[in-house]
Amino acid sequence: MIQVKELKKSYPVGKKKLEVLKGVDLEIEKGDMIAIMGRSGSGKSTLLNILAGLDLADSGTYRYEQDQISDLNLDELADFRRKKIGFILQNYALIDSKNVFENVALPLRYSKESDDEIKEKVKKILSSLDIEELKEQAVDQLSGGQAQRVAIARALIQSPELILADEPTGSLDEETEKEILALFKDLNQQGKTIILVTHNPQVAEICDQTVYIRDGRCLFTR
Ligand SMILES: Nc1ncnc2c1ncn2[C@@H]1O[C@H](COP(=O)(O)OP(=O)(O)OP(=O)(O)O)[C@@H](O)[C@H]1O
Repeated sequence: MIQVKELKKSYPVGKKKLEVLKGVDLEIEKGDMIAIMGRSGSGKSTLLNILAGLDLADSGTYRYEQDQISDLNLDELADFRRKKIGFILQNYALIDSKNVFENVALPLRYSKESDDEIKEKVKKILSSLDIEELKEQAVDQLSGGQAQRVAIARALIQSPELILADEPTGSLDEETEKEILALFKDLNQQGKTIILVTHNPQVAEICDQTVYIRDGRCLFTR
């Protein structure tokens, strides 16, 4: 499903270049559940952002099924993101001025779906995540676990094939972490491909495979 070859990415730091990814090779099959681990600053979020089509590598190739993502222009890249990817950002990234319903509905508003369709889809996804009763609630009044469910609902609302999550349980207590991980496992069993960035070995344990980033390259372990 995903084939990454010799991917390189650096950032300018003053007059120098910070080489973060130095030739990443990665293959991910449809239906996999993968953890990405590595030290702080090793490039986990950088890689996840490239896989999500939010950022472009400097060189190397990224193929998603038949599409060469590394060759897309910005419009095509936005289209790829909208159609294929559900992205769950660090610390939920919900919009405080909107309630739960509107946060989840947001991607559908961008796609100009009708009010009736939006209502039906949001209702369905909120109820599948057990948070339908929160739909009118302000998002800054949610617990961490509730906020994460809302972020997951928003990522799922357009039925993406691939779900990417950056530290999805980073700020949750142990019990809530278990619930959210069970949710990801469920989604995986329904056929979604899932890639999680994590520092937590327990999160990696429920994944099929762990990818370590070390010295700008990927190492695989089962
Ligand atoms: N936009 C940017 N401009 C300059 N440097 C950046 C930028 N984004 C990331 N970096 C640097 O690139 C390196 C890799 O960052 P990245 O966020 O990918 O690491 P990470 O493994 O996800 O770290 P953490 O576990 O701490 O979240 C870091 O040294 C970071 O400071």
